[in-house]
Amino acid sequence: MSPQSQHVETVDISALFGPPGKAREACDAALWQGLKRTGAVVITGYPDAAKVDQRARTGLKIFDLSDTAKRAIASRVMVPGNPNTYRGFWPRRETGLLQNEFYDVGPETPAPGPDLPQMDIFTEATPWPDPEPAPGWRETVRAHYAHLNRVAQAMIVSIGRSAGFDEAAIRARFDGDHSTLRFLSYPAGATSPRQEPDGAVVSGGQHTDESGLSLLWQAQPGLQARGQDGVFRDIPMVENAISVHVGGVMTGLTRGTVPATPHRVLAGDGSARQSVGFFLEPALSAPVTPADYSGETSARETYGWQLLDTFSKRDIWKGVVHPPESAD
Ligand SMILES: O=C(O)CCC(=O)C(=O)O
Ligand SMILES: [Fe+2]
Repeated sequence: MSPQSQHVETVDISALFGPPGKAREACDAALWQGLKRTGAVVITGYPDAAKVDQRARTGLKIFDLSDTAKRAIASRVMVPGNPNTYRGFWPRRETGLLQNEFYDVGPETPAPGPDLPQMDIFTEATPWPDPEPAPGWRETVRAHYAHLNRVAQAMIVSIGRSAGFDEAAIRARFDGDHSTLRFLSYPAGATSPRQEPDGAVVSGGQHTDESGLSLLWQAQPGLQARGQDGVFRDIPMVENAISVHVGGVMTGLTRGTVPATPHRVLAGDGSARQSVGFFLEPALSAPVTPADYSGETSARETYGWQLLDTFSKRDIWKGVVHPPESAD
C-alpha cells in the first residue's frame, strides 16, 4: 500500500500579495521548498480564502442537473451537433485515465490566439446551463474563476523568481486569459483502467498536468501528489484548502528547473467524489520557449500552436482538430 500517513506541506502565501521585500522573499522560499519536497502544497493566507469552500460547492451543483441538461452543453466531440467544442460538459469515458465527468469554464473574455486556422476552438465562449442550477450560480462560478486566476498568477511569478527567471518574462507568458476552471465528478465505484505500479487502487491514474500551475479543491479526500523523493503524499482535508502543483508548461518555461508534479486520485472506499480544478495556462499567443530566451519566435512556438498539435494527435480529437503543420 502507498503511505497514508504523510501529508503535503502547507504554505501561507499572504506575503505574495504584498510589496517586494523580506516577507515576500521568505514566502517565495517556503513555496519553492514545499513544492520541491512534497510536489504539491496546500496554500493558506491568500485574499478571500474563506470564500473558497462555498464557491466550490455552489459550482459543483452543475452535476445536479438532468442528463438532458448536461448533454445540451456537452462538447460536440461527445454529442455531435452541439455548437461548442472545447468548453462545456464532458461525460465520463470508461477508457479515460480519470474516471470523471467534468464541466469546463473558460475566461469571461478569451484573449485572441495566434493567427492560425482553428484557433477559434480555443477561444470559444463557455456554454452555460439554462436554467442555471441555482439562482446566482453563474455569477459565483465567474467569481471563483477570477479569484483562483489571481491567486495562481501570484504563485507562478513567485515560482519563476525562485527558479531564477525574470519576473516580467514569466508574467508576460500568462498575460492573456486562457485558463480553465473545471468541476469534476467521479461516480461511486469508479476505478481507473490503469493499474498503479505500487498497487494503489485509483479513480484517477498517475499523470502530470499540461498547465503552468494547477490548483485543486476536493469535496472528499483522495488526491495524492508525488514529491521529488518519489513518495506519494495525501492532500489533507482542511477548510478552504486549495492545493497547488506544477504542470508541464512551467517545466518548459524554466528549462526543466521546475518539474511537473505527478499526482493521482485514490478510489478509497469507492464512494462518489467531487473536486474543482483551476488550470493556469499561458496565453495562446505567448511563446512556450524558455522564459530567458530572447531570440525571434514565430507562431510555431506559441502555446496556441502547441495545443493544436497536442489535440490533433489525440484519438478523440481526430477529425475535429487538424495538425497545425498544414498552416505553417
Ligand atoms: O480530482 C482530482 O482531485 C484531480 C483531478 C486531476 O488531477 C485533473 O483533472 O488533472
Ligand atoms: Fe491532474
